[in-house]
Amino acid sequence: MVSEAPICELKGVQKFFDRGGGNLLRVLEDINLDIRPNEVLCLIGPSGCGKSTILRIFAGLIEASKGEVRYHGNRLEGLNPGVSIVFQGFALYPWMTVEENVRTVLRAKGLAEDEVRSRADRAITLVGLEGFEEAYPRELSGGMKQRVGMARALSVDPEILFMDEPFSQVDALTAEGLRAEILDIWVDAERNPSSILMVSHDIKEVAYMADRIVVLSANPGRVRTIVENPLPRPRDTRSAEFLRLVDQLHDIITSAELPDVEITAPEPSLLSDMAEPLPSAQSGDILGLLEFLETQGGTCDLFQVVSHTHVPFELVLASVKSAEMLEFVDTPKRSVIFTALGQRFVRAGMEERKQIWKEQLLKLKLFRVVTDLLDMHEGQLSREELISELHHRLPMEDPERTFETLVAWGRFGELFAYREERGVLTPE
Ligand SMILES: Nc1ncnc2c1ncn2[C@@H]1O[C@H](COP(=O)(O)OP(=O)(O)OP(=O)(O)O)[C@@H](O)[C@H]1O
Repeated sequence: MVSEAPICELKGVQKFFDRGGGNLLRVLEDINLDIRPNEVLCLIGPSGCGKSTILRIFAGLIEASKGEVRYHGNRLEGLNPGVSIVFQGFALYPWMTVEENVRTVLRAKGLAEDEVRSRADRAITLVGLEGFEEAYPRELSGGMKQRVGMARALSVDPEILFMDEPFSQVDALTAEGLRAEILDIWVDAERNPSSILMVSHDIKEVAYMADRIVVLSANPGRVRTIVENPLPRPRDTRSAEFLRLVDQLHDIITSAELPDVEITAPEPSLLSDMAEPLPSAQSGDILGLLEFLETQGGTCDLFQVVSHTHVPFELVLASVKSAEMLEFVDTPKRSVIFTALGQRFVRAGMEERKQIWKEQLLKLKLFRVVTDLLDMHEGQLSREELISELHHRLPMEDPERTFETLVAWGRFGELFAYREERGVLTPE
């Protein structure tokens, strides 16, 4: 792509979120990243690695805790004037028609009413919503709602279009069409949007859309690598080159998330308070993975699971990590293989499964800590107490997310139960 000065830059950016009570969550560490003219830049990485936070810092919606954000070489103060955002959840005003939803954004920019009308009409035509000007959001499909979101973002003629998982709430076929249309608009545009920054969970989507793919790792979020996408446009998602790139991206993410090398344990004294992070997979996801593995004779390739089950890659990865933690599978390279225990577990009846699950949970420090705490607190632990404990034990993790996984795994193993209405955890 054209090598000109970047439009936006992050230099040595760090981000902490205040979790209250003096607890800081370190979300981003030393991020150096630029958005160049005429490119599509995509961010991909595990849930919680800070993709949306990077997008929001670039947009000026939130401030970096350390480091610098630049727009055309100048330090960014407040909102980024070159950016317009398409959000995942559409973010439309339900009481306004399509046309009014677009116009209202333009009015907020202080444009004269003639200009508001003509720009709104142009944007509505651009995204193929002609004839739906008077419709209300409730009358539209998910794909059409996202077209309104796109029209709103494009109507202000942004230099960079930001999209935060824009197609995750529309069906696969519609998403495919919208991706191609956005690229058509970007390619056709004489000037704007010059560039696109997109956050995605979907490896095929980034391989299709991006010129450069930023792979992030988590805890805290860091740029693991940036992959240049050499494939010419328009891209054929069934071509051998495309599938090779997808495979390469899968490999990069898998080697980061499921490393084959044994990680040397830190000194016990440093470890004394720490616990192991829990991957964000529900017991049902893990069971689904194990049952699929059983149909494959107890061994399969990680990507076979994704293509056969249509479960998103990230969730498959989290389920595999969880199953490995519970000693149900081994994961040499890209393979997933039953352990003897995993096989026994999947073939067992429900009662025995729960028993095995419980025994495995109690091998994990976090679950031992929680059961000990329950003993010490006479069988009752409030949500706040537990969240604060999780913060202490897993300072790099999102405690709310860990709380949810912990409760769900504990419930399945009948180890403890969470009484939502009272906000307390009790033994089962
Ligand atoms: N305003 C906030 N206050 C406190 N914590 C936050 C805030 N915004 C994000 N976080 C936390 O920062 C971390 C990174 O969040 P972010 O949404 O940027 O990640 P992500 O990679 O986009 O995740 P996902 O793929 O799940 O959307 C998460 O642990 C999240 O809970």
